[in-house]
Amino acid sequence: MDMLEMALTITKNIEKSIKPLIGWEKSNEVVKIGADGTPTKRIDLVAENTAISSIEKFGSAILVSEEIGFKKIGKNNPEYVIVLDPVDGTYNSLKDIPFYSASIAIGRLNGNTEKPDELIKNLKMKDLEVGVVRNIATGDTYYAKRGQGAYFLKKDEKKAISISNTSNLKDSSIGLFAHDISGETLDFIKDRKFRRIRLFGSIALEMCYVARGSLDAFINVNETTRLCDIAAGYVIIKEAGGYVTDKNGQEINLSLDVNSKTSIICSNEILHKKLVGIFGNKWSLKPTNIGIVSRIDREESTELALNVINYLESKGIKYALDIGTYDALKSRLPEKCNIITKIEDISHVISIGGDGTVLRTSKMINGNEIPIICINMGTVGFLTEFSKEDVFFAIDSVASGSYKIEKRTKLLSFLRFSDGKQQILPDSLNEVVITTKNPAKMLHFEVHINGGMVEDVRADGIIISTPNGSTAYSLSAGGPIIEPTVDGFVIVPICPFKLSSRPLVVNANSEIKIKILKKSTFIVVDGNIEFEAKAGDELVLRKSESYAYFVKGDNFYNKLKKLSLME
Ligand SMILES: NC(=O)c1ccc[n+]([C@@H]2O[C@H](COP(=O)([O-])OP(=O)(O)OC[C@H]3O[C@@H](n4cnc5c(N)ncnc54)[C@H](O)[C@@H]3O)[C@@H](O)[C@H]2O)c1
Ligand SMILES: Nc1ncnc2c1ncn2[C@@H]1O[C@H](COP(=O)(O)OP(=O)(O)OP(=O)(O)O)[C@@H](O)[C@H]1O
Ligand SMILES: [Mg+2]
Ligand SMILES: [Mg+2]
Repeated sequence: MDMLEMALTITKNIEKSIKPLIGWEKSNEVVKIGADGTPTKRIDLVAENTAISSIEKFGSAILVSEEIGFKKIGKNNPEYVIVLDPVDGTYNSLKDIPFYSASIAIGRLNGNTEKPDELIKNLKMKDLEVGVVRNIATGDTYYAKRGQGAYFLKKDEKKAISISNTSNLKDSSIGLFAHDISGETLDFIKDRKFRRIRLFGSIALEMCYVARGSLDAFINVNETTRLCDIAAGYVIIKEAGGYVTDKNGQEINLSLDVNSKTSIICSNEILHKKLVGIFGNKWSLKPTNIGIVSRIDREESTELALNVINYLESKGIKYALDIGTYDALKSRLPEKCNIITKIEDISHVISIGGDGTVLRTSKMINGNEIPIICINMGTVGFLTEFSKEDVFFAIDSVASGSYKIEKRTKLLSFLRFSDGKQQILPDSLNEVVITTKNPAKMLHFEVHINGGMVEDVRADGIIISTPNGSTAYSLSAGGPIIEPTVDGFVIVPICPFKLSSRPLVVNANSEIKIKILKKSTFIVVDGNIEFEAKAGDELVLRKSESYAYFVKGDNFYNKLKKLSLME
């Protein structure tokens, strides 16, 4: 029998078998724990048994279903694999909320084997050719066959369906996932980046609403969306012209196992890209063009830089060098080596060296959302995420888009002079330091926070550090270690005269002002002297609008051990 006919018949039989159970309290009895680990209610089991007996009439198949898990049906060699959620939205069905469905997807099997699970071992969700989702309460049916479009069947009237063409998130209607909505989704809701959200309680049907344009998108950015819920909807949305990927914009490569899970973003091309940009690894959507910044005062670093260049060449990955690295390596480079001219054209930057190289790279990126792959070739390398042995693994992870990003808060600072003029300083990834120009003399300044005078300080200087810089100068000056994802800053006096002057941690949304009362000072940002300031000038600092992005490698607490290794 034709796969589509089979799927339509099975879903119709499920409807017939469970309609009489709606509203019957016994339907809600938990009869076992399903193969997917969630409780199976009587209604689920009746629906699944109906599907099994229908399939037996058609011939032999392998069934992958939410409740039973895996079952070979029929005596002969199975010709099809059937992925089934017998009732998607069981809760709705038991409460007679008319939004629950039978969801079924079918793919062809070839090759015969005694071990049926071998037959589907290498198959993925994308190998399924037919998808059918039937709203059991209303009989509305959505279906698609690969290459033949997507359709909506209502009381025998058939209509072709396609996704919406809404392009502005602000006008969009978004379907959300029911279970443990993630923190980033809650932020998305709080920031109201969309027009409306809808949450109906049957993913299979919600995906069909996207396919027919009633919803502009459906998202679940947790890795908890299950194969049986989305297999049919996946076929239907793709045939309706939609994009269905994981939250990073990568192909959903689920194997045909009830326990396979994924994040999911489905929508039209424009909104899909925007949603991946919000929730996922937007960089994996940008053409890869890797910048290379290397320490040039150590042969070991330049050697590694050349190996990285050869590796990128061998992989056909586009790259460009910062001018300093280019000049240092010129004689040993392939002739057509690009130099970084516009930082915006770069997708990621590999920094080869120590923390200073990372700081220099962050300054070069200058607030653009470009992740840094930090390779440690320095003395401490606290900011670095990968050892030189891991560099090719890190490059492969970036090229395949399978990596995590950590964003770090930066400090924005500017000088306000007594004549009212201002001087913006480069963003700081570590810290901003006001230090005396004359080591023998002490500075005198006031610390103001959010407009209030907090302390009158006499000291050699003062450090305002980010969490990222809390393990650097700030730590040496007696400041605390702050985990990089904490949203705060720390103010640390350097050798204060008053013993009561202590480090102070403030909320990252504070405005910090240091009023210089006496003598001339240097303003040092991330170890570079950026400006001079004198009595009467003020240094104002607040959280930068932009972040520094790091491709995640080593864990922060492992790195803390490096500090103790520095004894
Ligand atoms: N007494 C001190 O500890 C002191 C004095 C001046 C500057 N620094 C730090 O040096 C940084 C500039 O680094 P550089 O390599 O260009 O100068 P540098 O060559 O003088 O190195 C200073 C040391 O600080 C380490 N470092 C830098 N950032 C760090 C971080 N976030 N966590 C832990 N250690 C870190 C470096 O690896 C290096 O070992 C400044 O941002 C400042 O934090 C520290
Ligand atoms: N533990 C879970 N993990 C992932 N998805 C789930 C889980 N439980 C339910 N879902 C899915 O969330 C949606 C809403 O389900 P709901 O919270 O109403 O539970 P349910 O109706 O019992 O789900 P189901 O019928 O699939 O068991 C459905 O699409 C369902 O498949
Ligand atoms: Mg179910
Ligand atoms: Mg379900």
